[in-house]
Amino acid sequence: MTESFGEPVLSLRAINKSFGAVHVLKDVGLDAWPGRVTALVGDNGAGKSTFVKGIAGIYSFDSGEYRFDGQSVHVSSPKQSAALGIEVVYQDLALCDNLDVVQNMFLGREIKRGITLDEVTMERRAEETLAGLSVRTLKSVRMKVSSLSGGQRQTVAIAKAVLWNSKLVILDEPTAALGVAQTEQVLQLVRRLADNGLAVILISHNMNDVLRVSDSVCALYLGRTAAQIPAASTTSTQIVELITTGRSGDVGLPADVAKEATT
Ligand SMILES: Nc1ncnc2c1ncn2[C@@H]1O[C@H](COP(=O)(O)OP(=O)(O)OP(=O)(O)O)[C@@H](O)[C@H]1O
Repeated sequence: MTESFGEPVLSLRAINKSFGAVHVLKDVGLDAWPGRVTALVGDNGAGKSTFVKGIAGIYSFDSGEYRFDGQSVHVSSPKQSAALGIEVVYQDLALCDNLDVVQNMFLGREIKRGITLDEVTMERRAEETLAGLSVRTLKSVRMKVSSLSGGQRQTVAIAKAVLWNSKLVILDEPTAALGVAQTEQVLQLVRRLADNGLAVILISHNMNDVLRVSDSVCALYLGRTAAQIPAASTTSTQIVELITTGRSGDVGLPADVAKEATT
């Protein structure tokens, strides 16, 4: 694991998860640091979604060590992960088209004054959050989400995630459905999240994106951690090698992974 980034806010070791007889995660580990983007990469079926759903408490891990903010924790519901400060932005974004940006950002967590909604405060906080992320592409926070572009929707979903004093934001393929210019905007936003002090985990299949914005890369191969390495000391060829074979010529791997990769 990468030592030079200081204390990780999230540290997972020897995580296992099975569905019936299917052993999906096998002694998986990962660290994520405040102010850093950690890319989680792996081929289809490598276990990324299962791992993230376990971090978010949608699934409970069967065994392993889950540490957050230096404490050993047990997370078995999304409510518990949210209480720790973990937010996940899933690919489908879960935004309501018929609601505006403010309504979406506060959906289910509306601010009230007495029995009425405090629209002024919610609007101000939505604007402050977007401004804090240097988002200038939205004309008004009162625009309906149905009228936004794919990149703007992704921006709203990310801003919604950071509105709640989150410490760790997990982004599931945030640029998958975007064109070149919108991908650029979202990647800049991902970097700014980390520059604002958040820990970010970025799931991506795009090696260019990964190397552009990440500080650390954790590669899963057949449900195991092939390696977690600093992005600065790796190349896209090495990452592709880790994803497709579980090994890379220049990266030392746990013996069991190396053995599995050759059999
Ligand atoms: N609920 C489940 N029951 C049984 N097997 C499951 C379940 N969820 C996932 N799996 C299996 O676990 C493995 C890992 O799946 P997972 O979705 O975590 O991979 P992934 O790396 O996110 O893939 P992708 O990039 O395609 O989303 C797959 O073989 C999948 O079939």
